[in-house]
Formats: sequence, C-alpha cells, structure tokens
Amino acid sequence: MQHRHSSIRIVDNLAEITRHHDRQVLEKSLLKTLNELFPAQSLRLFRIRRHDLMHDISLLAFCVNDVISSSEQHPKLNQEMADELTAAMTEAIDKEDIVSYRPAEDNGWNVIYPAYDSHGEIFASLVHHCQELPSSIDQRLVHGILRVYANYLALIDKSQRDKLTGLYNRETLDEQITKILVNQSSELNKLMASPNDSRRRRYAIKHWLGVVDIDKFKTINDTYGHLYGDEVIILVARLMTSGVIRDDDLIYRFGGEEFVVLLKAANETDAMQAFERIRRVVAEHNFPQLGQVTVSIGFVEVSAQLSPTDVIGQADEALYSAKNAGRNQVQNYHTLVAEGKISEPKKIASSDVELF
Ligand SMILES: Nc1nc2c(ncn2[C@@H]2O[C@H](COP(=O)(O)OP(=O)(O)OP(=O)(O)O)[C@@H](O)[C@H]2O)c(=O)[nH]1
Repeated sequence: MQHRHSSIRIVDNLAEITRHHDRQVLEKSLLKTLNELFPAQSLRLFRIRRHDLMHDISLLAFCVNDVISSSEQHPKLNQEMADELTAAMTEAIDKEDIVSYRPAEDNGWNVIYPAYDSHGEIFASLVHHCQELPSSIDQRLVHGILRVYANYLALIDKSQRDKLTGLYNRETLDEQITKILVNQSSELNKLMASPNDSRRRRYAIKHWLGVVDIDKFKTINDTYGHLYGDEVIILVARLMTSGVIRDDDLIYRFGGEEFVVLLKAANETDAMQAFERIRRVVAEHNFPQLGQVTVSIGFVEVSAQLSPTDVIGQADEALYSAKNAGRNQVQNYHTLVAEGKISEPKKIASSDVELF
C-alpha cells in the first residue's frame, strides 16, 4: 500500500512537471517535485554548454529550505566550494554518470546528476545537497525524473524551432517579447520604489529588437533557384549564431528571409555595435557562387509602453528606411524619429478610444 502511494505521488509530480511549457517554470517545477519527493537541504540546477573541451557552467534555478528561486537571487558560493563543485561536475560529465562527494564545508553530501539532450550532449546538471547519501534506488529515481525533464524539454524545444534553420520560430517571439515587457513593468516599479543605486544599475540593462532582412533575396532565388535560396537562409542563420551575439541573446526566423534578434545592451551605442557586428559578419562572408550577400537591419528599444506588435512595427519602419537608404546598413528607429525621418507614433488620447 505504502509502495502504491509513493508511486502515485511520483506520477502526480511528473504530470505537474509536464504541465508547463515555459522553460523557467519547468525548471522550478522540476526542483519543486524533487524537493517534495526527496527533501533536501538544497537543490541546484545548472545549465552546461560545451565549448571545445571546456564546460561553461551557469546556475538556472535553486531550492533552499523549500524555497525555489531563479538564479539572480542566488547567494554566491565561496571559491573553494565552487572549485570543488566544478571538479565533481566535470567528473560526472566525463563519466556520464552520477557522482557524489562530501563537500568541505559540512558533513553532508553533494550528489551530482548530469542531464543529456536528445543528441547525447550534456546540457544541464542537478546538484542535490543532503545530510545522508541517498540509496542507489533513490539516485536512480532522481536520475529518471531528470531524464523525463530532458526529454520533455527536447519536445518543447522542437516545437519552438524553425525546421529550416533551427532558430526559434515566429510563434515563440510574441511570448518572449511579452515576457520582457511584463518583467520591465515590474522592474520599473521596483526601481521607482528603490533609491538604491546598485539596484538601479541592475535594472539598467535594456532589451533591443532588430529585424534583419536579406537584401535582394528575390534576385538570389530567381538566379540560382529556391533551393539555393534556402541554403543562403541557412548560412545567414548560422553566421548570426556563430558567436557574434551573446549566449543569452535570442534569434528568431520571422518569415522567409527575415529574422528577429532580441538582445540586451546598456545603451543605444552598445546595441548599434551588436547589430553592426551581425551586419558585418554576413557582408564579409564569402558565399559559394554568389560572393557577397548583405543584410539590412532596423532596430528599436523594447519599451514597457509598447505592445509586441508595436515593437516589431517600429523596428520594421527602421528596416524600411535602411533599405531605402541603400541596404547593407543598420538603422535605429529612435534616431530616425529624432532626425524627423520617421514621424513619431500618434499617442491615442483616452477620449479617442471607443468602448463598444
Ligand atoms: N528560397 C526561399 N525564398 C523565400 C522564402 N520565403 C520567401 N522567399 C522569397 O524571398 C523573396 C523576398 O523578396 P522581397 O521581399 O520582394 O525583397 P528582396 O528581393 O529581398 O529585396 P529587398 O528586401 O528590398 O532588398 C521573395 O521572392 C519570396 O518568394 C523561403 O523560405 N525560401
């Protein structure tokens, strides 16, 4: 009977994990489930990216004393603990197996579970800190739940990606912009309430949206055929993701030969430089048969006062201007407005809004 109860609890928890489609919610739900099944002093989920022979490790979410949080609020580990953890994590990744050790700071245990994606690539690692070493059956259970999480994440990822380029698809873009806008509104409120300077700096990072469009693409299609056109789209996508933007910046395939880039930058100059890098990496590439292919880019700051459609619309206006000015260039919507080249959007007075 006892056995059946715990099985039901596990199935219920798995159903709860797979109820969410949002990565961050999913991460927190995974920790909540594991914490409920195996009460721990702490659970930490790390993202792992392989760069050549090195592993880039960053915290995604953690759970301490039943409280689950995202990475920003995480207290920093001291250097000795961080080194110890990194060494053990590397061992688990290399062995492709669970690794446990006694951390120097107390007499408990750290158990490390590596997680692999559908291509067998390491993508995450769970660190379970507990007083007593879990039995091998419990370790297998945690590992099994982590695999369900990895498989489910792979499914979500597939549904969010464009088949031709592997970039995020248009459907996920609106969600992402809405998320940024919602976060911005709440951050703005916190900022207003806080006279603290370091806090102000933390919220100072801005988001920028750029629409990137391949120039004269119709000619490429007409001259070399649609299939070759597709190859060019794939190559441009690859160039844009090949280290010209930061890891946490996002690229979407927006339409045929159009892409959207969402990136973080402190100010207009930094954003302009990032979009310029994208423009340059494409213009400097030697495309088979064609030689040079160029892109035009229009960008705008993602501001809490706008809707996702307005943000994309403004970047699109700047793109239109870049095309008209001769292509192979980057234009900033706000600069164009300031220079009078684009008229500022009309503010709708509340008396103009008809309510049915
Ligand atoms: N190969 C390929 N072509 C596509 C795809 N989607 C759209 N297209 C083609 O892309 C071309 C886009 O051309 P236009 O938007 O007219 O503009 P352009 O020739 O790129 O010129 P500018 O944007 O003004 O520099 C059209 O001929 C579409 O048929 C796709 O997925 N694959």
